[in-house]
Amino acid sequence: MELKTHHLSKFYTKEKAAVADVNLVLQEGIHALLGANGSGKTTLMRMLCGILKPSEGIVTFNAKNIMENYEEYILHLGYLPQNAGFYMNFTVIEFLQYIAVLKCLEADYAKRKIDELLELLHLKEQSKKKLRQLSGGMLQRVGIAQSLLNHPKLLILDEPSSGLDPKERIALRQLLSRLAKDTIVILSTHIVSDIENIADDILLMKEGHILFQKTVTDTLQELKGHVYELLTAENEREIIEKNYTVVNCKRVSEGILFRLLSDDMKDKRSIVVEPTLDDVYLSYFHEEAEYVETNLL
Ligand SMILES: Nc1ncnc2c1ncn2[C@@H]1O[C@H](COP(=O)(O)OP(=O)(O)OP(=O)(O)O)[C@@H](O)[C@H]1O
Repeated sequence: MELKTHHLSKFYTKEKAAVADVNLVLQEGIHALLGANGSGKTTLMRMLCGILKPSEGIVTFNAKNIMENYEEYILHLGYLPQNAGFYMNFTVIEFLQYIAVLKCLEADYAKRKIDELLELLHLKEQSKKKLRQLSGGMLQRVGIAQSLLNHPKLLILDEPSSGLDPKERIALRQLLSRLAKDTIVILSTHIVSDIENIADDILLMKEGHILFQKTVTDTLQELKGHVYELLTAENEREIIEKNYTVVNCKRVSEGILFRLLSDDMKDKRSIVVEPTLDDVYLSYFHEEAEYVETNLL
């Protein structure tokens, strides 16, 4: 299976492309679309689903233009939108039955699949509750369940871990890893830990452009030798913040322990440390992000 974009662009306004000339080739596996707010992830995903018309370019699935074969394409597609519009008066089970009808699923299959998904997404106890009675994390799991109803070959999830607690995030990662053997999974996030251990490749998106498509190992390799820890006195804080990109900063009894990015580290007190995806993210989005100071005192 192969999903491809060919010079895909979207202009909401004439001045700036929300998605700019994106050329991707995606096969089975987990593809993590990583980018700051507003970088174009949702716009790209909506075009991949065929629900937003590109300004330029096309999307093909197994070499067929998705818009020319849309009825066939959606049979293979599962989609979790970012702000799923739910019918809040439906119970969980009614909602899933309703989506199964919209997806034209055969009744016996739908019944079995709904049971399986309620179990898989830990929603059995909530199955007779109305959607408006559910927490944000439970609703998100209902959204994930509906995206899986038709056993999609292509699964597009916009911020799937949003609202999930740590245990459910882990369960979701395990579920996606299992599915990815024979499914093209594309998920968007700005939470690095959600993808660090499961993504086959990372698509880094900034201001509408895909800056790279690489494995996690290759992505980390790029920053090797550029990430440092540096223990300083409290009064050096300003100069450090001026000279380096600060990933993290921790108050310890001896002073302040900084984690820093630098292409030109001259401070002899620094030690090189192994890069993480958080470092990579910060190296591309340090203008957008604010580091968190942790206080151990
Ligand atoms: N319907 C729209 N009309 C005009 N501009 C839009 C529209 N939807 C998105 N945009 C703009 O397009 C750009 C990309 O937005 P998009 O929602 O695709 O980004 P994103 O990476 O998904 O962001 P987030 O992480 O906040 O969901 C932003 O500048 C946004 O303001």
